[in-house]
Amino acid sequence: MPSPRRNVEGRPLGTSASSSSSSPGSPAHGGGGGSRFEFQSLLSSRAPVADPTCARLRASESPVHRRGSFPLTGAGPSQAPPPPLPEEDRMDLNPSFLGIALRSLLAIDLWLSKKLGVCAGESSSWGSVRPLMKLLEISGHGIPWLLGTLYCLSRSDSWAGREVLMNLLFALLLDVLLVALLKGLVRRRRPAHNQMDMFVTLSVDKYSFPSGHATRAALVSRFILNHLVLAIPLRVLVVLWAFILGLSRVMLGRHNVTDVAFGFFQGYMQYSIVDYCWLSPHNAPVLFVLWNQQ
Ligand SMILES: CC(C)=CCC/C(C)=C/CC/C(C)=C/COP(=O)(O)O
Repeated sequence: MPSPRRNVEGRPLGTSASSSSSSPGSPAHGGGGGSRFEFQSLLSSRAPVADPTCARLRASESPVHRRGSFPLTGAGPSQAPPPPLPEEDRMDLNPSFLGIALRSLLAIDLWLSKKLGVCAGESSSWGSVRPLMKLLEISGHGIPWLLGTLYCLSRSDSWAGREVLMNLLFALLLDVLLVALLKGLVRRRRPAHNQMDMFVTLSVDKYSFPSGHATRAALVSRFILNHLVLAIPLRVLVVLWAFILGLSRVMLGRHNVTDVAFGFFQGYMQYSIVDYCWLSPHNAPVLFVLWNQQ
């Protein structure tokens, strides 16, 4: 039987406050004890379900959904135990510590990203630095890295060099694939203050989580530090490049801080995958022989 519509206190529409108290029972079944159930649903969520439809209706009438109302009248020891709320409503009523922490982190993230987005437009406070930031953006873009690696591969005349470059190519392709996959899954929009004027993008690049530039910066810099013999100042420069590239993503307004932070983490882990699956003439002879025939 369809449940009657109710006013904000949980009473069926068309009944007065006094008439509701005279008919005990489930509010979903037209009784006037709606407030009793609303209160009990907060205290007990593990009692057996009598009628899931009723439980859902009570949940939608609960104080969480009617903020500001928390009536306590009508509860008595002889009343039947209330049915449990659906899982999602219970989470609403008892927000977990993790939920609060995540929401706070998100709020801080948005606030900080907006504050740091000082080059988001020409008229922004650091708008004059924007061209420099966009140059940095190209230095971490996938296309120059992929083309550069292919070019070096074609020029390489040593097996050792070819092996390293082949793995760098594999790392870059894996990065493009994983970032696209995650962006498509998470679908977090870029910050509202971002101008979508990036150099060559894929369709998933309308999304911002994680930052592809940050993953590439972390991946490539870890790769270089592990496979190139460089003097200390150059090693420092590589790390600085990665860090500034990540920061520039937020300053340009392209990303929120968490997109970049996670991007760094993802890129770092991606290198571990590449290292674990390291391609060599021993485990992937076909690749190397094929390349040699080019
Ligand atoms: C092999 C293949 C499909 C390469 C595509 C390379 C390409 C167009 C990468 C996109 C690079 C890009 C614009 C990433 C976005 O970086 P965010 O830091 O803005 O996420």
